[in-house]
Amino acid sequence: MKAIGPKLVIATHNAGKLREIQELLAPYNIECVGAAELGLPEPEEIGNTFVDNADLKAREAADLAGLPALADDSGISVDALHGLPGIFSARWAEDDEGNRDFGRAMERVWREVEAAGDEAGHDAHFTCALAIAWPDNGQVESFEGKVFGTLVWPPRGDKGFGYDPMFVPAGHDRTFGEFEPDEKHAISHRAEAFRKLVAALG
Ligand SMILES: O=c1nc[nH]c2c1ncn2[C@H]1C[C@H](O)[C@@H](COP(=O)(O)OP(=O)(O)OP(=O)(O)O)O1
Ligand SMILES: [Mg+2]
Repeated sequence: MKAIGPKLVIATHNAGKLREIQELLAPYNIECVGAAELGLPEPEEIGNTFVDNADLKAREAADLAGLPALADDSGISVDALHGLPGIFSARWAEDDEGNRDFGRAMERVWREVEAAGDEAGHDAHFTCALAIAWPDNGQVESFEGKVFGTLVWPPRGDKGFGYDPMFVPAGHDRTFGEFEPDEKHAISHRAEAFRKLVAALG
């Protein structure tokens, strides 16, 4: 992927995402630097879609760093909750001081799913928008991936991050929290978006 080398900003402040994106990029020999490592600010996510938010995070990082930047906006959408928390997935984990607790966020999701009643079901999907922006010409390209499955309670596994412990992908019986990294990359929303990016830029 010459178009994005030799040095790429991974424009996320989420350690779980940073690890997964580095794992996905590992075969490509691209030097990566995280947004936190560069001291970049966390932009306000004012977009109404995953793609809009990924674009604005990539754009801002590329402009500030003067390097190509890859951003990720993602979340879990629950059918019984009409697609929530969706783009608000990180915000559902925050308290008034902005500290995140995904145990509490998962409890809220489960409580609201139960309140929606049995007919509403437990179907959910993750979406990931990856956006890459270049510093000089304003160019930005985005790619989206999804993975469908069901929610379970109680949460299981500590191998992933975020909502992984309550999500069982379709056709499996373990949660993403119980998946090894390579197993998650075989089917995840993030890996699908990444494959589209590679196909477009590779
Ligand atoms: O594979 C995943 N497995 C579990 N949970 C996930 C996943 N992918 C996104 N999620 C959830 C948690 C995350 O906090 C939120 C994204 O929110 P989102 O604003 O895109 O990311 P963030 O604020 O954590 O980091 P940043 O904006 O700096 O990239 O959705
Ligand atoms: Mg965010």
